[in-house]
Amino acid sequence: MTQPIVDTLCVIGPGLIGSSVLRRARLDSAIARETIAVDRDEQVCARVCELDLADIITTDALRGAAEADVVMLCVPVGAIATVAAEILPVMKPGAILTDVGSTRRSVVDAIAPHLRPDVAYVPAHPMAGTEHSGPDAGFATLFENRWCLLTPLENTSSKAIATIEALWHAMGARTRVMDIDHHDRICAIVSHVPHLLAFSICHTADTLADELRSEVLDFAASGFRDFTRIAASDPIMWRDIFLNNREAILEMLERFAQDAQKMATAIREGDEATIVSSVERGRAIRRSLIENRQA
Ligand SMILES: NC(=O)c1ccc[n+]([C@@H]2O[C@H](COP(=O)([O-])OP(=O)(O)OC[C@H]3O[C@@H](n4cnc5c(N)ncnc54)[C@H](O)[C@@H]3O)[C@@H](O)[C@H]2O)c1
Ligand SMILES: O=C(O)C(=O)C[C@]1(C(=O)O)C=C[C@@H](O)C=C1
Repeated sequence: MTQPIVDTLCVIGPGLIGSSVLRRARLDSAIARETIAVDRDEQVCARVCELDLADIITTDALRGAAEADVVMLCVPVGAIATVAAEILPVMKPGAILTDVGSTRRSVVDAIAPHLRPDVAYVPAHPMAGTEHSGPDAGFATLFENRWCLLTPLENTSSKAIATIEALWHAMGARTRVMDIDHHDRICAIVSHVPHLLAFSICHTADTLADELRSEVLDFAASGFRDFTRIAASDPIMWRDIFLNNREAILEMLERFAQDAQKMATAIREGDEATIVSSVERGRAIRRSLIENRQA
């Protein structure tokens, strides 16, 4: 029998992302020989137990981390560095620390002072998810054909990077290694600002409904529904993302505001050509997403 990619895999935070990893590992014994799930919330642990998602389930992060060859942090961005600092001292020499955080620079900088020379840190970010959270929301095919972006540090060993890439390939994902700040700028425009807009337009429509004493939201048809699916996402997760990728998000929001202003001007001035060319560009981008199997 061939060796699994990881002997013991510990997932800390078996919510949407962590439970999807564990579900995939349950289906494919080539991923890990043994799995451990750690959550600080006893109810989450009880549910992970009912769903039979891991071999060992505990609220004790130190116990889970001490036994693992790979520890994957799947907690909100704002908790990643705190949990890393807590568990790094007990990790096995030669083990790998990885995570799935949606933002990179502030997390990597906060973890750096706690790193050990004998434990590799391989930050990774699966570009896959849904608007739902918790262990019930996960599913084994979540990462199928999705990108997972790895942002290793300069001194991260190529062996550790290869192990984490193999892990994500086994979960069905494609991987790309990229620079930390580049990652944060890309995710600001493709993920963070779109969420900001979805939250904001819901707010605007709701305020308008109050002001007009009208049923604005009752008539929200498929355009509003499709545009705002992601507004149902978890508030803590998004608070942490917005505060941890502040500069890139503000930069992209400013660029978006300038483009929206150009459209406003075109509408005001009856500039048909600018309006049509903007819609055509949007259509082309949307079509290329479908061709790239990302929509
Ligand atoms: N949801 C997405 O679409 C998505 C996609 C890619 C990456 N991410 C990232 O993945 C991470 C997890 O997101 P999710 O949607 O799976 O969240 P989730 O809310 O579904 O699960 C997070 C889990 O972490 C646990 N937790 C929180 N703090 C903890 C701590 N200190 N110790 C142990 N457990 C703790 C919570 O109890 C919860 O069970 C976040 O960093 C997020 O930015 C999310
Ligand atoms: O599909 C969704 O619901 C998501 O929000 C997933 C999504 C995204 O914006 O694409 C959200 C945050 C991530 O870090 C990665 C993926």
